[in-house]
Amino acid sequence: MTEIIDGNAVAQDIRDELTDSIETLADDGARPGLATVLMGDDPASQTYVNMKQRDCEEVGIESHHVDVDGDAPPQVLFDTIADLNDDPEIHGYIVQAPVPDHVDYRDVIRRVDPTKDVDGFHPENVGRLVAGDARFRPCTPHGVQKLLESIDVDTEGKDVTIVGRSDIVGKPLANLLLQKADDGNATVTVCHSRTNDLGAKTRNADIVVAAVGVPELVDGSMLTAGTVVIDVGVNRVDADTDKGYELVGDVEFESAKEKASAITPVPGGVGPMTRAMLLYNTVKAASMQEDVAVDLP
Ligand SMILES: Nc1nc2c(c(=O)[nH]1)N[C@@H](CN(C=O)c1ccc(C(=O)N[C@@H](CCC(=O)O)C(=O)O)cc1)CN2
Repeated sequence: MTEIIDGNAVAQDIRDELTDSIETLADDGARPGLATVLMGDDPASQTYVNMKQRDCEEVGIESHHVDVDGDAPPQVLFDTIADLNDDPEIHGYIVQAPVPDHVDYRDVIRRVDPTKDVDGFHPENVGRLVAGDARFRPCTPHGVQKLLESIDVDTEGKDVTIVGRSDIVGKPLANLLLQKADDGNATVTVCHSRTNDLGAKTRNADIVVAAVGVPELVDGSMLTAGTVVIDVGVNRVDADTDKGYELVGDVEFESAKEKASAITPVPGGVGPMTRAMLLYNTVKAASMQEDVAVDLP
């Protein structure tokens, strides 16, 4: 029987556990504050930012939001970042990706105060992660690790194939799983658009993580029976629904489910975990900045 991994339930458990720590901080006059910045009007990004704000409300994190005109020069976004760096009520913030084409996301990220970089994307935080001393684990990779832990999958000695080499998911996840740590110690293969015989790499894996942004790229024929399948993709595909689209993962769910021992659905798999781990990083940022010790899940 294939286990369908319920990301909404695991994320809810994490939010519940964080709520106590948030109250501890608030009792000390240090209620955590998170800001989201959205440049432009990408509909999916607007959805994610709204959901992140709702999550904050649920757990008692003070949420702030800044919209930046999509046609504005990059300097307008950089000024917003400078203001957030200086604002003592903001313990962490994120600039929602993607940004418009005329802005280089790397120029954005290196302006973020690394102690407020709750996405974990700043070069200093990337370096710390690779060195095995992460300040903030990027939210989606950390969420994937928590999902594996939730179904008691030990990554030690496992062959993990990651499909996708993005800075947001593939690269940090590969580094985390490689580390000499309880939630690491895996043998990691990272595949991308120039990989030869992708199916051979995925069939060789105990765990496949698809994070490439191509709808249904990985199907059952590319899996060996018993593989754990984690689908990071959340692709909007045109469909005859009320919204005019449906959400589809990077994995062809029905055929993959026939082979997998456990699999995440889309929606309701990794997406909610990405948001939960953002709350986690925000609580961690507040705890470090305010020098108030709290328990983290
Ligand atoms: N600054 C960042 N930008 C982006 C990140 C990131 O981690 N930091 N990751 C992705 C998108 N992402 C985070 O913002 C994200 C994706 C999906 C979800 C989510 O909850 N998905 C739901 C379905 C939502 C829907 O109805 O559309 C699910 O899968 O169940 C949250 C966050 C790119 N940008």
